[in-house]
Parts: sequence; C-alpha cells; structure tokens
Amino acid sequence: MCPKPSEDHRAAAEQRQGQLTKPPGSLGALELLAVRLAALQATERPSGQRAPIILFAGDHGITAQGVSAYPSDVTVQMLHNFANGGAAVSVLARELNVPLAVVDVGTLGEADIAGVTSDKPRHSTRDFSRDAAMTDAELAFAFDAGKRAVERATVAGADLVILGEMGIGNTTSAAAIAAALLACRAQDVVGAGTGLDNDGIRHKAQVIDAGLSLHGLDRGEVSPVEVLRCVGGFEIAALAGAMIAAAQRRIPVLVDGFIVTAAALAACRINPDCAPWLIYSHRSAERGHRLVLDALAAEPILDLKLRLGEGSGAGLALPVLRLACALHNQMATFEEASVSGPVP
Ligand SMILES: O=C(O)c1ccc[n+]([C@@H]2O[C@H](COP(=O)([O-])O)[C@@H](O)[C@H]2O)c1
Ligand SMILES: Cc1cc2nc[nH]c2cc1C
Repeated sequence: MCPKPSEDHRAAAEQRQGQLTKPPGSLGALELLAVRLAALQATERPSGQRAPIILFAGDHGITAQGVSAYPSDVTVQMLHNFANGGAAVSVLARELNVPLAVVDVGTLGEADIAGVTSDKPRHSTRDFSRDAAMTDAELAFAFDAGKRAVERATVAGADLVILGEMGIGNTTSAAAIAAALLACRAQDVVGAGTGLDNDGIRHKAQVIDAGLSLHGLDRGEVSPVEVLRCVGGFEIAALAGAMIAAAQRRIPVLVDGFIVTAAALAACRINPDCAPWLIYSHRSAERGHRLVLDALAAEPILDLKLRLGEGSGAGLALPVLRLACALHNQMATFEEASVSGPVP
C-alpha cells in the first residue's frame, strides 16, 4: 500500500492558484504541477529544492544478440565517468546543486569504483532470448536494492527523488517489458536506442518478439513480476522497487526517459497506488516512449528530443518544477497587489 496525496492540500493549492495575479490557467501546466506537488508533499508551499538523483546501472545478456550500437563495456566505463564528474548527469547535478548517487545493481564490473555503491545480485542479466534474465532471488535482490538506495538518498529528507539509469542494451529490455505489459508487438515500442539503423531496429524487434514468445509473455494477462524476471534488467527492477519505496514514504518521483518509464509501468502494475507519486519529466525521442506514456496517462513536462538517459531529462525538468513552485509560493494575490479581477 502507498499513502494517498492530500486532497485538502490540493484544494487549498487550487484555491491559491485562482487568487494569484494572472488570468486563471494562464501558467498552464506549471499551475497543475504546483498543485500536484502541494497535494503530494501535503503542504501549502511545495518545493523541488532537495531533489537527490539516484542512477541505477546494470548490464544485459541480451546484448549478445547485437541489439545495441555500443558494446557492454560502455556501462562500466560510464560508471567511472559519473564518478569523475564528466557525464551529462554529473554536470546537471552540479548545476542543480543536488547530490548524485550512482548504484551498480548488476554491471559486468568486477572491481569496486570509488563514488559508486555496489549492491548487485549478479554480474549482468542472462540473455533473455535463451533463458530468463534473472532468478526470483536475483529479482527480489535488485528490487530491494532500489528500496535501499531510496532510504540512503532521503535520510536527510527530500522534496522528491530523480531516478535515472545506465545500461547498454536496456532499451531492448524496456521495450520487451512494454510490449508484454501493453500486449502489443515489439515493433510498436522498439526504437533506435543508442543509435541503431532501420535494419538494426527490425532485428531488435525480432529478438524481443522471440524472447516474449519463449517466456510465454506474448499472450496478454501477464504477471508484471514475471515480466521483470524474464526480460527485465537489474537497474529496471531496482527502479521499480525505488518508485514503490518512494511512494510508500510520501516522496514524489521525477521519472526520466523511456527505460525509467518502462520501470514505472511495471511498478504501477505491481502496485497501482504508486501511480500518483510519479511525475514524468519528458517525452524521449525513443520511438516507443509515447505509447508507454499514453498507457500511463502521463503528460511529461518537456519534449526536447532527448534520448540520453542517466536521469538527464529529469534533471533538465527540475528547474521548471522548481520555478512552478516559486511562482505558486511567491506571487501576489489580486487582493495583496490591489489588482482588479475579471469583469463581472
Ligand atoms: O532515456 C531514454 O529515453 C533513452 C533512450 C535511448 C537510450 N538511452 C540510454 O542508452 C542506453 C541504452 O541504449 P541501447 O541502445 O544500448 O539499448 C542506456 O544507457 C540508456 O540510458 C536512454
Ligand atoms: C556514451 C554513452 C553514454 C550514455 N549514457 C546513458 N546511456 C549512454 C550510452 C552511451 C553509449
């Protein structure tokens, strides 16, 4: 069970929005965002100041089938880049003045990396075109690793958490999860990922359809836990666990791109009560993202043709969210500013 947003605070925030010196609705989605955050944070003054980023990384056995434009080595190489402050999300975290926690929940890396938390059930998932990606125990471990990361990142309090991921091959896993849960063909949700050409995308779709058929996940009415176990990734399972853990702690989540949204779809199927706590940062350029967002009735904040991952889209949406709060909290009312309301 997850708690429900505060309807009293939502009503108070809606009323305040109606009194601020602007025509009603003129700040569009920013008004809805501030009202929604007020309800989630159960406060009259919503905030996005304390917004730790948690980035989960894992490797994928399915890369053996030639489904990514990059080799699996890049996942661990990027962990070093995150730790050294040179990745896109590292720059955003510095500029936004938020902490970045990087958690290795299943990369191929053998050695510990300074600045990266290692909490992994196994090095890489299995190739889901041959075997289930993980065992029940490995799935449970990764799911709980997500929960542990939320606990660590929010001990000092958090207004929300930003969730991101890194894992070569994970758009294949995310598309497989989406196709299984939305009961559609892989071709409806598959995309270029890090940069496949059209032939590569067709091959990727065939690999996914064959995997779904092998695991009996192409027949609708599938268990979301079984979908995660058979075709998921450790970072995707950790993301789903983190979302449910955050919702249980009344902490809103800023959801990043295609992969984090696929994790959100799984989390919402596992525990529908977590849905109100998930805020979608952007519409990714990855082709399947629109369909998954629509299935979640999600209206993302930005649409900037991003397709990087790492939590970078969510980082870019954070200033909009912070400014929506500042406007809500600081604008004068018609009465305070002695401004006339609409013509009666
Ligand atoms: O966030 C997105 O929408 C997104 C779209 C395409 C690719 N990515 C990133 O690219 C990697 C996966 O791409 P691929 O082609 O290896 O499956 C992974 O590290 C993701 O963070 C991320
Ligand atoms: C370089 C690189 C950086 C990334 N960040 C997230 N996914 C990525 C994939 C690649 C290939």
